[in-house]
Order: sequence, then structure tokens, then C-alpha cells
Amino acid sequence: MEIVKEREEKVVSGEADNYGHDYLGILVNAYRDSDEKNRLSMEDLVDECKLFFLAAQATVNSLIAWSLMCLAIHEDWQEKARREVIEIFGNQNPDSEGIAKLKIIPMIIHETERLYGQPNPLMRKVGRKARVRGLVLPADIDIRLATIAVHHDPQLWGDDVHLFKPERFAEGIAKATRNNAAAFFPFGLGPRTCVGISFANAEAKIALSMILQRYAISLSPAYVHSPQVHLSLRPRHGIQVMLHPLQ
Ligand code: HEM
Repeated sequence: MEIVKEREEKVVSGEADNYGHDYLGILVNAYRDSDEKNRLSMEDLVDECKLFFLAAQATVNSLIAWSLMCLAIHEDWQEKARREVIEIFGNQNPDSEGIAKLKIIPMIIHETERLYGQPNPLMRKVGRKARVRGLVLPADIDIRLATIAVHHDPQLWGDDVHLFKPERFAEGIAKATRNNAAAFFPFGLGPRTCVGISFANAEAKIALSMILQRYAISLSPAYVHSPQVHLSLRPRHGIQVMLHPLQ
């Protein structure tokens, strides 16, 4: 609320001529909308900020951490990924054109999302009685879609379901799931699919590329594998890796 106040004061004092063009600026604009019908309350503004912070921070943080752990263990994939990154970016910072060309890094990210993705089920309420194949769902019941169970189902992924095998995604998600959209949905499905999906994947691609450009990664002997269910699936004791500068 203090940050919002600061932005408002800058406009009042003439130091700035708008509330900013970032997400917070858009929210402050809506909070100050002259049309009461479109106006956002301060409570909603704060709730939006909390939602974006919680939904965006822990999730991407975990994704990058688990991806690094997988790369530290699977040195062959680390090497393949580094070769791709150097080929595309050299020692320059990743740009959007290069990010679109990455093939190996997205495979690694999807496989990490499959193995270490959202541990909490998606919740839905059944609006009206529905039949799903042989199953009758009465109106008003709550259902929970356990993403992590689906992502670890040997019937969908094979007996090697628990192994880190990015090659599953070599020809994209549709091929990996044999066109079954309900077999892989780390960001949810349908109208309420995560709004941050592209942003999250871009962040992970950039972070992994920049680390691989600079360091060889190996797992510290101090690391204890203990995934913990929280907002995201997080490493209970952190992930201790050793970074060896490449120069
Ligand atoms: C690896 C990273 C992420 C994962 C795995 C993830 C996953 C999800 C999932 C599963 C949902 C619920 C979808 C549903 O109920 O069907 C969701 C919702 C949401 N996510 Fe993400 N998310 C990630 C990153 C982000 C980022 C970076 C942002 C913002 C920049 C974000 C913003 C949101 C918001 C605002 C919602 C609520 C959407 C709604 O209810 O309409 N997420 N996310």
C-alpha cells in the first residue's frame, strides 16, 4: 500500500505523469478509475499483488531449482543443453529470438515439470450433474485433479515413469502424451490455465541458459533428496550444487 501511495504522490506532485506501465501501474490505474463500475478496491489491488507474488515466485523458483538438480545428476543432458545454449547464444545474454530456437532446454523443463511439478491438486466444483465416460458426477461435489498422480502414472508414461528422460518430449508435448491433453498439465487446463505459463517457461529458459553458459554443475555430497509439499514442491533442505566456472 505504501508503494501505491508513493506512485500516487508522484503523479499528484507532477514528478510523474502516470502510475507506471508495469503490472502494478495497471492495477493503480484501475484503482483510480473514474468509472465506479470498473474501479478496483484497495483490497482487490492488494489481493492481486499477493496472488501474483505467490503464484509466480515459489513455482518458478522450484522449477529452476529442480531442473538444476536434474542437470547436476544427468551430466549427459547438462552437456547437451550447454552445447545448445553456446551454439545459439555464444556468451551473449539470451534474447527472445534465440529462446524460440531452444529445443533441448524445453525438453528438460517439461520433464522437470512432469517429475517435480505442482503437488497440490487442482480443485473444481461440479456445476451440474455430468457423465464422464462411465462415471456419473453429481452436481455440487468438489473434485480434485491430482496433477502429480497423472504425471507419475505408468499407464500414461510407461514403466520408466519415475526416471528423468527428457527425450520423451523430443517431438513436443502432443507426441509425448499421444495427443492426450489430460496427461500433462503442469499449468492447469481450460479457461483457468495459469496466466503466467509463457512468462514462467521463459524465465526458466533464460535462467538455465545463463547458468549453463558460465558453470558446470555437480551435486554436492551434502545434498539430501527430500521433496516437500508446499505451495510448490520444494526441496526441504535446499539443493546444494557445486558450480565450476567454465573459463
Ligand atoms: C513453473 C511455474 C508455474 C506453475 C507450475 C504454475 C501453475 C499454475 C496452476 C496449476 C494454476 C491453477 C490453474 C487451475 O486452477 O486450473 C495456476 C494459476 C495461476 N497462475 Fe501459475 N504457475 C506458474 C507460474 C506463474 C507465474 C510466473 C505467474 C505470474 C506471472 C502465475 C500466475 C498465476 C495466476 C494469476 C493464476 C490464477 C489464474 C486464475 O485463477 O484464473 N503463475 N498456475
